[in-house]
Amino acid sequence: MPDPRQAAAFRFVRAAYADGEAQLVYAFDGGPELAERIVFPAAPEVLPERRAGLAAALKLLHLIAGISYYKAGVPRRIEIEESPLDAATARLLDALYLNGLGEFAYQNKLDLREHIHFPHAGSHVPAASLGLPARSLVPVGGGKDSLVTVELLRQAGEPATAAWVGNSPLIAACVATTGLSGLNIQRQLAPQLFEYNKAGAWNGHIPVTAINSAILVMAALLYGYDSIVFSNERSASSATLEYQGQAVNHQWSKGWEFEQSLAAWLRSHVAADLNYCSLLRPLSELAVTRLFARESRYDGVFSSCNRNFRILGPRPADRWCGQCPKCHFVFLALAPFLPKPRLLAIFGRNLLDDETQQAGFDALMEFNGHKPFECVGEGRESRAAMYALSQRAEWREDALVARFARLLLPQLDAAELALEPLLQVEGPHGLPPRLAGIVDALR
Ligand SMILES: CC(=O)N[C@H]1[C@@H](OP(=O)(O)OP(=O)(O)OC[C@H]2O[C@@H](n3ccc(=O)[nH]c3=O)[C@H](O)[C@@H]2O)O[C@H](CO)[C@@H](O)[C@@H]1O[C@H](C)C(=O)N[C@@H](C)C(=O)N[C@@H](CCC(=O)O)C(=O)O
Ligand SMILES: Nc1ncnc2c1ncn2[C@@H]1O[C@H](COP(=O)(O)OP(=O)(O)OP(=O)(O)O)[C@@H](O)[C@H]1O
Repeated sequence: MPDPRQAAAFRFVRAAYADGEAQLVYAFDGGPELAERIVFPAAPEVLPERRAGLAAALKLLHLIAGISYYKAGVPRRIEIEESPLDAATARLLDALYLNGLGEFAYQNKLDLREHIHFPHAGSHVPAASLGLPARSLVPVGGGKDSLVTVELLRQAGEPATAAWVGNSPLIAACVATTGLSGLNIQRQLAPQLFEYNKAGAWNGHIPVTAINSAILVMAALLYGYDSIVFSNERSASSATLEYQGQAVNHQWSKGWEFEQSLAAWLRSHVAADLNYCSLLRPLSELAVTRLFARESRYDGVFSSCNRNFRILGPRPADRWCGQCPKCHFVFLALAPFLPKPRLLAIFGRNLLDDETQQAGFDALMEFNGHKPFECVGEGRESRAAMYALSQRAEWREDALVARFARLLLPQLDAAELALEPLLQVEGPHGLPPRLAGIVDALR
């Protein structure tokens, strides 16, 4: 098998859609074709007025999903073999590949600035409104955030379908618990990617939310939805660290910059009446956990622990591995808002009374370093949550809370530890008018 790290070019070979299946084909130089498949269940016949929009959505999906394969070799040349890109599309892709692979570049000590340049030559005709039905597709990831969105949409009477990509039984159980109709889209990566990985290709984090977004855009056009409503919070826009003068954000494709640029691109290239937005954008992680605490029906099914969502390799026997930054953060962020017995029942243990977890909680609070490369809140949110617990009788004697009060709190500015300011609903969002009222009511 040729080594992708020796390749001169990464090629976007072709993409096709027929009978509910999209096929996305790539190659390094003249090497084997790498074909990814996405299956949309019981997809209806494409309406004639949506054909052009669907073709643009398929092209976008091909370009975005290519990042999984491109990263294996990161060659300096990118070739688009079907119709050329216009300048706006190339800009969107340059930004996504450079920022979405920021953590990957940092971990592998690579500088991709000279590598990532999507060629462009064409122009495009602005997309028309397609008369898409006023209803929402809600991506569900198995964690707390999308379940908060589901409940807010339900209370507002918004017609919605819960959609998920992949075959996680945990997500399927969450969707079943929502009581909404569900749409499960299957995704099969090209098997050669795993062979490349085994043989030592470059590997690391990719902006998977961008891929899920592009898949859901296809779904919105196929099944007829005018809104794709993600659950990405304000905290997701904060960088993890700086590298080569650039902000590196593990959650870049969950951030506001990407949301805005993709939303604008979709209105101009796919459908003028398609909304791509996030209901939780004006909320911090702590504001989200406070809302999650209001509803207990998901306690026995949800998990934010990403180890559950591996395609290959072991998944935890419990829904919460109890060892990773997501488990640490969600435990800490829920603790101020949940009765302690309910939180301990969800996790099956008390992570804050376990001294072996000390380094994990210190990292969240950014003691001696940056926050972990994971989907966790800002350092100040973790510090404020820990401070709140240190003031409560039921928590303050637990080992890590007591240690915080004894050793770390004296080094902090008490004025920056209040929970209340972090719970404010504020900042920009891209919601259409019928959904904006939902977050306005939370202000
Ligand atoms: C579940 C997980 O965290 N996977 C990351 C992990 O992958 P690992 O090798 O342990 O196992 P698999 O998930 O089975 O993946 C096998 C290989 O497949 C490749 N791959 C997979 C999915 C995909 O969409 N593209 C791919 O290229 C990759 O080479 C895998 O090694 O470690 C990998 C290397 O660091 C990560 O790339 C895997 O991350 C998944 C793509 C993933 O779904 N991660 C999400 C849980 C995640 O990171 N979400 C972020 C969202 C950030 C964003 O901007 O979108 C978050 O929650 O913050
Ligand atoms: N497999 C998936 N299919 C569809 N959408 C997904 C999938 N995984 C994640 N998402 C969506 O991507 C966004 C980011 O995922 P993220 O993991 O932050 O959210 P979550 O799973 O709802 O909550 P948590 O932060 O507790 O894990 C959310 O809107 C989530 O619903």
